[in-house]
Amino acid sequence: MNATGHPPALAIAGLHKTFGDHVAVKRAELTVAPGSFYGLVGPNGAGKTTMLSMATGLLRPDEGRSLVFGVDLWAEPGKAKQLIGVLPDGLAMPEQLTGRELLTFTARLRGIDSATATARADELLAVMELDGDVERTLVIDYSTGMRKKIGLAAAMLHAPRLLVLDEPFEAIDPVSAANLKAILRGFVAAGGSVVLSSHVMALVEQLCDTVAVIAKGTVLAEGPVEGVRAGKTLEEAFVELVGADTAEAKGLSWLAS
Ligand SMILES: Nc1ncnc2c1ncn2[C@@H]1O[C@H](COP(=O)(O)OP(=O)(O)OP(=O)(O)O)[C@@H](O)[C@H]1O
Repeated sequence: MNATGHPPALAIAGLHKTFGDHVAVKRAELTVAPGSFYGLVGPNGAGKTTMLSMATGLLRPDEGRSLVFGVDLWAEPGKAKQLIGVLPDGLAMPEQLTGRELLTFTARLRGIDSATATARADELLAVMELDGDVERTLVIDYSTGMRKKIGLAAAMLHAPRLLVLDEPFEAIDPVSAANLKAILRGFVAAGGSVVLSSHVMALVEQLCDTVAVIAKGTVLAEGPVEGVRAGKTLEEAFVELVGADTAEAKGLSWLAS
């Protein structure tokens, strides 16, 4: 609970996952305040997808809990999943449907009545620029960016209070990205909460109020972006925290010789 008595939008409590003898996420603790725009950053293989998958019910944790507005997701998945919209990494979708059919199908699964589903699908397709001529295109023929956008539309269809988005801006063109940023900002301004993972520090700096840095499955820092940056750019702070050798330091001496 926070000072106003509201539970966090998402509380990750001791989530832990090993693959064989490799610890992918190590007893992670994260708290996403309601109404916050939260960025999860970390190098390749840091454990971001594993963490978000466990937090949203896609991957069973070895240990720990994920609480969505106080509801234990693994104990009460039906109740918790009403509250969240998820854009997973590498989302598998019914390929032989158009975008509209995919949204209608998702709406049926979610128990949304057909008038509401049609109205929301119209709006979402327009906002994601997947309407007009594109409406005849099957998902199998979508580009990577278009797939992200229809996945996001499907995640928003049931009007969730929390969106958990794994790399939502990957492969999205700048115009669509600007559109998407505006949608997500609007969602947060209206009281929604967003958690997104990204490799793009400038994007996280621009959009998010709170950030967590993870590397090798361990949470290295969490807090307001200003605090984690500590007077530096987020990229500088990130490189310092993660302790990465720069490409320059490592050299590739044979390359230019
Ligand atoms: N199904 C799996 N089986 C075995 N190892 C896995 C599996 N999924 C993830 N891993 C390992 O767990 C670690 C964390 O992977 P994860 O995909 O969560 O990282 P990430 O931070 O999302 O990376 P990226 O930014 O590259 O997408 C990696 O070392 C990865 O190889």
